[in-house]
Amino acid sequence: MAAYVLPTAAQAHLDVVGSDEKFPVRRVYCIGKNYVAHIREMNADERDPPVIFMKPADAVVRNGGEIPYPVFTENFHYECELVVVLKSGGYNISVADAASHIYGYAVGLDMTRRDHQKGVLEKGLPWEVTKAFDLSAPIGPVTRAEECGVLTSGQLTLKVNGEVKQDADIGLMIWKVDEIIAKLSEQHRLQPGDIIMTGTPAGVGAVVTGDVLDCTMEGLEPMQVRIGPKAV
Ligand SMILES: CC(=O)CC(=O)C(=O)O
Repeated sequence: MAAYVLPTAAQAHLDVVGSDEKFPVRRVYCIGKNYVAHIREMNADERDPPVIFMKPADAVVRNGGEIPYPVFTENFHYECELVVVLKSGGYNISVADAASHIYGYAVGLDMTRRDHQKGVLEKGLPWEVTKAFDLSAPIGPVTRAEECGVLTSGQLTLKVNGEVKQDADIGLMIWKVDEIIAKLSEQHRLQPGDIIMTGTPAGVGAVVTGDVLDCTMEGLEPMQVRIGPKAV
C-alpha cells in the first residue's frame, strides 16, 4: 500500500464508561434552535424549524480538562447539550427505528463564538466561524444505551463556577432524539461513529479565563471543563 505524504491525523475519540475501549468519532452533527426557551433568548423566530450544522471531528475535546479561550472572539459562550453517539446508520431511518442506532449518550458543550453569530445569521452566511473552530466540542465519557436505557427525559444542567446557568429537561426538545436521527438521515447517510449534539436549552452565556464549567445529566457521567488563557 502506498504511504501517505504526511503523518495521518489521530483518530478523534471519546471514552466509554466502564470500558478500556474508545468510541471513534466520525462526524459531529449539531442541532441548533431545538429548545423554545433558547430560541426566545436569541430573539429568533420560534416558528422556524431547528437547524442542522457540523463541527469537525477534531473539535472534540475528550472529558473536558482545560480548553484555551479561543482566538477570534471576545464573547465566548457555553451551550450545554445532550450528545447522542451512533453505532450504525443509513439513509431514511424511521423515527421508530432510530433508537436501535444509538450506541450511547454523553453530556457536551457546543462552545460558540457568539460575537460572530449575529452577522452570520443576518447575512445568511455559513456557521463555521461561530461554531466549528478548534476545541469547540468538549464531550464527556459515553454511557452505553444498554446501561442507561433510551433517554427521552431527564434534567440537563450546567453550572459555571458552581452557579446553575442552564437547567432543563431534554423532553423539551422540539425535535426529539429519534426525530433528529430520522431528519438527519433524510439528508446524510449516517455512519457508525457519527455523533449528534442535540441543541442547547436557555441560559447560554459568556465565559472568561479561569471559569469552571460542570455539565451533568441524570444517568450520565458528568464533565468538567476549565477555560484556560487565550490561545496564541
Ligand atoms: C443560535 C444557536 O445558538 C444555535 C445553537 O447552537 C443551539 O440552539 O444549540
